[in-house]
Amino acid sequence: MLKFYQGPVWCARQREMLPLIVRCKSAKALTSMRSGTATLHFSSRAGDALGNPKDLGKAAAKPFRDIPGPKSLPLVGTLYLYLPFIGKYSFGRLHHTGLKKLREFGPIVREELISNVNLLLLFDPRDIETMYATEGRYPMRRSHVALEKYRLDRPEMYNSGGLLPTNGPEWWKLRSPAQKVLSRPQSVLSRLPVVSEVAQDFVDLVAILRDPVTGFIPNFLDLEKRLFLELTMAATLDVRLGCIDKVNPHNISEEAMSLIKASDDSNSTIFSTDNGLHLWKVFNTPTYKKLTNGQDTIYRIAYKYVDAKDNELKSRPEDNPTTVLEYFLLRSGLDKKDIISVFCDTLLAGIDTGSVTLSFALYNLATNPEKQELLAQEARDLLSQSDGKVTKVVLAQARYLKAVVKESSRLYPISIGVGRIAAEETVIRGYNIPKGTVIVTQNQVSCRLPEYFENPNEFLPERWFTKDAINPFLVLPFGHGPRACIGRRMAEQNVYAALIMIAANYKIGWKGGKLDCYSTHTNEPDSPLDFTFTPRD
Ligand code: HEM
Repeated sequence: MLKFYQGPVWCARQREMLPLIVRCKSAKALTSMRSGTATLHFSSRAGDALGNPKDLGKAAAKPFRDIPGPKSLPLVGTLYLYLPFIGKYSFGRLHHTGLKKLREFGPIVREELISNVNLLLLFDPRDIETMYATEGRYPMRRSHVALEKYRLDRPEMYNSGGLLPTNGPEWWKLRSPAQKVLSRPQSVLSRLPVVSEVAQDFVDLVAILRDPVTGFIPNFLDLEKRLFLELTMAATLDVRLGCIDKVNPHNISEEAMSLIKASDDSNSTIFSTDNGLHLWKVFNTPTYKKLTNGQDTIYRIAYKYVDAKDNELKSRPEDNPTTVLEYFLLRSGLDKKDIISVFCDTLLAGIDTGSVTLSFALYNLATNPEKQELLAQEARDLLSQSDGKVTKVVLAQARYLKAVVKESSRLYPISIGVGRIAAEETVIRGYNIPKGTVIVTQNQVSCRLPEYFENPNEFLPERWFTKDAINPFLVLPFGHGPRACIGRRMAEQNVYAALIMIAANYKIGWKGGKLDCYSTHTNEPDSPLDFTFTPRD
């Protein structure tokens, strides 16, 4: 999958065409930017006017404080701008907020969110590339800080804070062996037969749950969460949990229910514990308790299945691993505590992300019926040659399917962008960026700008087949570089399998209004999923 990320291969034409967003202070430019349709007038000459950031030495670069941004007040910083009803910005709509800031201040924005806590927002893919180029061997992210405390307080269960919150060499100690297993094609592909089985069960369940007249399924997002829990457990912990049970379609096991709740509870605490006052460091706040309860459940269940497999392997005469879990236990070199910690993160990271990605892909297909037909045709052709199963060959040939998912991730990514902490003092776009600055890329905003995509708000999977090069630092749903999503291979396999099966079996309809994202720990649909499913045969 690294093919999308092979670095910046600019041709001269691209350099001319790609905008360099500068001089936003001019009223004229602002007006055209506000219109939202006007092309921003940038050229390599405009770039010269600012100076190529990469050519500037640190000495010649402008100070950090000169970066434009919203006015910060003593103590409260810019938080006053996010007040409900009266504030012009919103934490719940980071993409709209980001677009407003781009229009007001230009492609690089400094924001003092609270006194002395500086955020740097980057919109231009070339600046995002510069950020990645300077992230170093151990890219740092500041997230899941309460989760880190939970784990460090329990040395009998965990060796470290785990993959999500840990930074520095300690993160790499865990990441390096874990990614050898999780990005290994054979180990992930070894689970494809069971993933295909789950996807088949899901389309059978849709047949049972859909209203026979309207085709509507209420609470579809909950059903998707059941699907992705089942997929994640089957793909990582070698267990079919029974979340997609055709015999008992409305009920799921107590264990499955508690896992979904635990993942929801844990994830719902991340945003508020990462931001704002860290009272949870001192008091057992209700939010921290919620995280603790969720994590206790996830740990207990991950432990149970890792331990069971460990015992099974001990009694097996041969030691040739075939599944992801077996590779972890027999080949990764990680001890059991670390393996359990990786699977706990997997349960935290694999359910909502998959459900949301599938939701928006289905929405885009339902609202673009001609594109849906193209996918259905590809899906039916390929599955007819594989006895209805999703196989390695099917996925290798499913070109339109991949373009659909990629295009859907452009329009509705899982998050606004990625966060990094500047590992060293650096220069971005002609400004000195101090070490330790928190940088948040704004890919979601840039991915809808006409400067980078023709008809940016249209769902056009075909754009990924044209020769027109698209800057590889724009669409990054899994991040980029050494700290990118470790579960990407597995996540894509799960989403592709589910989507190809649904597209082959159902005509997907949409009876809701326009769907947008709401920003929480991930982006999520901002209204109920009003899909209808009509059998194709
Ligand atoms: C469509 C589904 C998914 C999307 C869009 C997604 C996206 C992401 C993104 C954007 C990051 C941050 C990358 C960065 O900072 O550069 C990330 C990190 C991570 N993801 Fe995923 N993810 C998905 C599914 C999964 C799955 C299925 C797993 C588990 C197998 C997983 C495990 C993780 C972990 C453990 C990290 C932290 C990695 C680290 O910090 O070293 N993700 N993911």
